[in-house]
Amino acid sequence: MRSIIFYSALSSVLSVKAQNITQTSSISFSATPVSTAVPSATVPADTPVPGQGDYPPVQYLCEDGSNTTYCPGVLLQDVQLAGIFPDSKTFVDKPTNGSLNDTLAAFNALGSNVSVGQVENFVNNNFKGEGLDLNQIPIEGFVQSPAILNNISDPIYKAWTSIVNSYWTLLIRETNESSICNGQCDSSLIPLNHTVVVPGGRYREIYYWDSRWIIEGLLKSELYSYAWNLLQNMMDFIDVYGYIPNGGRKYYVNRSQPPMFIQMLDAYIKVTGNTTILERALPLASAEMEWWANNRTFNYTSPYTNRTVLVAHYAVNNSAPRPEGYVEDYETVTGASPPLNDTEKAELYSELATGAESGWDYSSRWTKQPLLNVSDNNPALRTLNVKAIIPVDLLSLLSGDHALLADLYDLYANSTGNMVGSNSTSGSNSTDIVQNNSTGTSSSGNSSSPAFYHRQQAQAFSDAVLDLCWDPEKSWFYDFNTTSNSRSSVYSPAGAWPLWQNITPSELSNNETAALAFVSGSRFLLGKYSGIPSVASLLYTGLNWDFPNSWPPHLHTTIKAFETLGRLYPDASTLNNLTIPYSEVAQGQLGVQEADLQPQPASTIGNVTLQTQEAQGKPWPLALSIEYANRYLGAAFCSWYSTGGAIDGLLTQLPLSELNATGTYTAGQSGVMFEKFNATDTDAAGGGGEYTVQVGFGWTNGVVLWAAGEYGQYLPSPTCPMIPIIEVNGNGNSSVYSNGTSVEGTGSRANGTSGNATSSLLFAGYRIPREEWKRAADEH
Ligand SMILES: OC[C@H]1O[C@H](O[C@H]2O[C@H](CO)[C@@H](O)[C@H](O)[C@H]2O)[C@H](O)[C@@H](O)[C@@H]1O
Repeated sequence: MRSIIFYSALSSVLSVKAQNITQTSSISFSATPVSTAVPSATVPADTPVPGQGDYPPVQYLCEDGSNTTYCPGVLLQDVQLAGIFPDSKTFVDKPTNGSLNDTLAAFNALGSNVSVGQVENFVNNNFKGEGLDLNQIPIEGFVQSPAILNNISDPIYKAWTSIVNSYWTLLIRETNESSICNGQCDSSLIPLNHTVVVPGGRYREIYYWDSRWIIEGLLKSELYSYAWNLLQNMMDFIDVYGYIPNGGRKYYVNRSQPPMFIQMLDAYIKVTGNTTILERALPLASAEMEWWANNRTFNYTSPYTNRTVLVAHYAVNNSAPRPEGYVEDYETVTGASPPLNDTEKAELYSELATGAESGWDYSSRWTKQPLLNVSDNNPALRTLNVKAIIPVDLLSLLSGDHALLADLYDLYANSTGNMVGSNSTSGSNSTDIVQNNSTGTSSSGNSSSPAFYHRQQAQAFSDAVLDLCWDPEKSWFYDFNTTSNSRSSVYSPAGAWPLWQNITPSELSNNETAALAFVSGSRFLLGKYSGIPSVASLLYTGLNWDFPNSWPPHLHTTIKAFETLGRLYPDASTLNNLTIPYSEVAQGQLGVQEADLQPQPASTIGNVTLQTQEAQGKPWPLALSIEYANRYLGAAFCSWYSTGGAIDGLLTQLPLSELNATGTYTAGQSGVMFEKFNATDTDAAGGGGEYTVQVGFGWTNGVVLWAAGEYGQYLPSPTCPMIPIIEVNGNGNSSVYSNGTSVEGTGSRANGTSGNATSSLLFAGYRIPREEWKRAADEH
């Protein structure tokens, strides 16, 4: 069952708002200093670079003969395997100093059997700093006090959200033409015509699915022109490539990411009411869907119903290391024992790139044996099986995309009197012609109309989700594994995406008990872990998209699923206990026995209550949304505060001793926004995977603004498990502790009585350092 979306009334109200960007104020701008990595050998300079003579085949993205510096080949491999940068992405983001020909000539002059020292000099002499091909630029039309702030009751959250609102200034970029010598130097950057908003850290360029949550935040910040620009960039991508690449670098053009363009377009139009974008967007959105249809979908016979259903998977044609993860992929593939033959190597490289296309790089969802070694990703990665998985989130998204696109075609027809003409069943090209429809009415009943076609596609994917992915006994949605011809048992927040996209099994639509069974795992996790409960999975593998990492997109999509249940059950009951024990979770839903769950270290809970007062007495879908929003904002806030954040007149920066105690603070920081969090520790960032945790961060900020905007009226003051919250008192010059968790030896902070800001007594319970925690978890 799918809810119909009515745009017209909304658009007339909101078109006024969209224009209303006059209440703006300027914001001071000084570009964040760019620190670029200097090559530094970790072995004696005369050590030969490993792997020479064993190079991967030329990839199709480089087939035009452009033996560029970022394409897999001799130069790239020799530089990457020289090991002169700790992060493989650094080198491929460096523009050259001179022309490509000069750079290649300098490299060729090194001759054969190059040494690490030679490579170090070559890079030093021929390349600029990574990311210099983009410029940070001042924000225009900044809105100091967007309306969402009025929704937030708690003064600390309100002031902090206002700070997060200003962080867009750190993430706005445009192409730096001079650093790429107006196209004469070599650079992996895909120059774009419009400003971009980047995730941050090593992610210096635009990212496809990240932009979904960045736009959500930009809209809450009333920065409509930046949302418009992101959409224009996405459309330019489709124009040029026929699809949207993983990110804005040429080394990403062999793959896409979860298809979010139509979702972003829809969000933009719902908020701004500006439908003028549709004229360009509709044919391009159709083209994108066509690309997925032609390249990533197939028919599959369901073992459950014997019906043939339309399904999709991630699948990347690639037989070389990912340029931005070269060392990691090379080691994964060449370190296999027994050694892989060329066909097996190519297949594993393809699997690695495919994992990156999924956005979940990497996860137990995609591996045959996820638990081989939690401190070394490679053994599990060698069992990657991504292409054989039909991901429940991808199917749901494609269904939702087609459904929204059909609605957008109707909206366009109604708003202009035009009908975008017959598209397309699979195989047609994307250049739809705008035809006049004299009635200006919905085209959905017309079987040759695009809206009709897209509704059919939406239904087909939705049918597949319900057939292959829905498990009525476990009351959750799972990936489908074509290798075993059965549903996967890995519980993950991807299973909430069908409800997010309004795909509702009949069991859930008129039976509140069944709906409660669906959220039973969510309720249990809310009580079990102190951090954000929409954790990537329950398997602790050391991979980036597994326990204990909780990612901002999943907080948003899980709450959206709760909101769908709220619409299905407008009179939902209130529950005395929102959290439940494992024994009350729908049998088998979590895919692991209680004893196999990772523990919640008591030391990282403090005495923070796991349920808020504010959620009590509310219908359960709303109560769950409040709890999840509260956990998310708590984690984003506490990790920001524990890395040096302060709020003028409200919140004092923690003393240095305390900042150092959290283990995430780097000298000089003044509060950072992490890309991911730790489900067991509200103060901490996530970890694991192939790169160190990044800060910035586009989707984190977007989801903060969204969650604060939607649920801010229900949020209690923040409490951070292992750190005090030091508020500036009425005099403005001394501090009191309030709201904080009580720390042994005080017991006074919870009621706001004064304490000593620097007393070490207050900080008796330092967190267990992550490494120790890992060991404890291993032993468990
Ligand atoms: O370099 C490793 C991988 O980095 C990216 O993936 C991660 O960051 C992205 C940007 O925030 C995010 O979209 C993705 O979900 C993360 O796993 C990149 O997208 C990968 O292609 C790349 O190999």
